Amino acid sequence: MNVNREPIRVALLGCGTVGTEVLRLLQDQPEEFAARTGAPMQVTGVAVRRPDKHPEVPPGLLTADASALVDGDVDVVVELIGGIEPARSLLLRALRSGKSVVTANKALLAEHGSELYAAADEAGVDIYFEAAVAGAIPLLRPLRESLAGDRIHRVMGIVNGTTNYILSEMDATGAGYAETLDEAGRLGYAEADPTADVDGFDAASKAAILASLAFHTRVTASDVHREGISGVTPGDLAAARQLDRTVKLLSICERVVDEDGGESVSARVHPAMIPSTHPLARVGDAYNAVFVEAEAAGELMFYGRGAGGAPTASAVLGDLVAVARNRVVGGRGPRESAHAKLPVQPMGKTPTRYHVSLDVADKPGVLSQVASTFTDHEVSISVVRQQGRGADASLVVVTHTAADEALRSTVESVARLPVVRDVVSVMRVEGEPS
Ligand SMILES: NC(=O)c1ccc[n+]([C@@H]2O[C@H](COP(=O)([O-])OP(=O)(O)OC[C@H]3O[C@@H](n4cnc5c(N)ncnc54)[C@H](O)[C@@H]3O)[C@@H](O)[C@H]2O)c1
Ligand SMILES: N[C@@H](CCO)C(=O)O
Ligand code: NA
Repeated sequence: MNVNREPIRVALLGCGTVGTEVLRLLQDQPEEFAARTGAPMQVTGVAVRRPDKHPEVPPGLLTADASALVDGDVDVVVELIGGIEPARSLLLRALRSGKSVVTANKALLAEHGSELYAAADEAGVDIYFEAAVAGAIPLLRPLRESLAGDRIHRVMGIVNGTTNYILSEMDATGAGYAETLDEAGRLGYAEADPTADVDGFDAASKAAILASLAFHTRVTASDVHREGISGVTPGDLAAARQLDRTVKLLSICERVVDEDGGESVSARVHPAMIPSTHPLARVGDAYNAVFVEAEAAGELMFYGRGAGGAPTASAVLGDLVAVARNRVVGGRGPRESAHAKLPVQPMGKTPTRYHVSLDVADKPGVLSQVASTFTDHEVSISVVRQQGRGADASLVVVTHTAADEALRSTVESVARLPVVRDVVSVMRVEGEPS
């Protein structure tokens, strides 16, 4: 390929955990990138909040004025600042002035993806964002391109590295919540505001992006039912272990078909118990893993590093090469595909299963009182197990599938029974036949 053409000029916005690695890898092997792209790649500037804090960046490149950098002579803007503003305004300006965009910003895409797609379309340029979901793992390109001819039924997985790290450490070593969260921040996994991780906002943004791509429907973060891990207790982890299960924070995007054939999308993030034998149960540390179930392809699994500077930079650079190559040879990457316009199903109507662990009085008839409360709510029981006697008496109930709101109100009624001393753990169950 002829690489004697004009360089592709790249503006880098943000040089933190991910940006630093992108810059390092770009500068490591310029000839390789030139050969893969068909033109040399030239970084024209690096915008950061505090230029005096970046001795690793050649000083001539540094600026605190991201707007001026975007407005300058550049072909591609790589956004690694994070958050909604000023990232949104900067990227709209870039796209509207004919610059292609690469971003890792899932929060922005999950809220304003359509606006960004529209701006890219009008200007005839690209927007790529592989790093936004599951870090290094090639997942969005397979959904946008490789599986574009198939019909996807379900996308389910672990897409937040920080919470997976915390849950894995708490389960394996009994480590405390706060100390593992601090360590996840130190390792570069956590968001600038780690409540985005632990309260499920990050995973919900990713679920919105995955559901949009899988079901050709606009799904935003506010459409996603969200529960984080701050409510997961050592009691939940112990209850899971007793049944040979483990607790993971799952993002689940499903195509739901009702009795009349009507279709809707369920997108949700919540902790769930899965069997210890399930492949997702073995995903530890900050690793991510995602299952895709498609009509013709069947089951696919994607696994790898979902967070951290270098893994995320790998995905950013893959996008950068693709975008630069499109500019060299002409042509564009995939655009928004939202033609299906499926409604989003409310969580209350979504079919789920519950595991309920109860601290109960050691009296005759407890089991039948609890069981009949489930029956009264038309919730069918799959497993019931009574353990211990006296002060240690406990009862575990695992239900069959029912509407989430029915399960929730059943647990409320059970909690009010005089024979129930405490509801020790309530957790949804996934990854096993219902
Ligand atoms: N860290 C990860 O593991 C990871 C993985 C996947 C995606 N992401 C996403 O990548 C993006 C960057 O994450 P990070 O962990 O590198 O963040 P970071 O906080 O380490 O870095 C942010 C950078 O942006 C700069 N910045 C902030 N405001 C700015 C402004 N107004 N103008 C110019 N520069 C500004 C900061 O100076 C810093 O260099 C986020 O969208 C994040 O969600 C991160
Ligand atoms: N904070 C995110 C970074 C990757 O998107 C995580 O822990 O998964
Ligand atoms: Na990815």
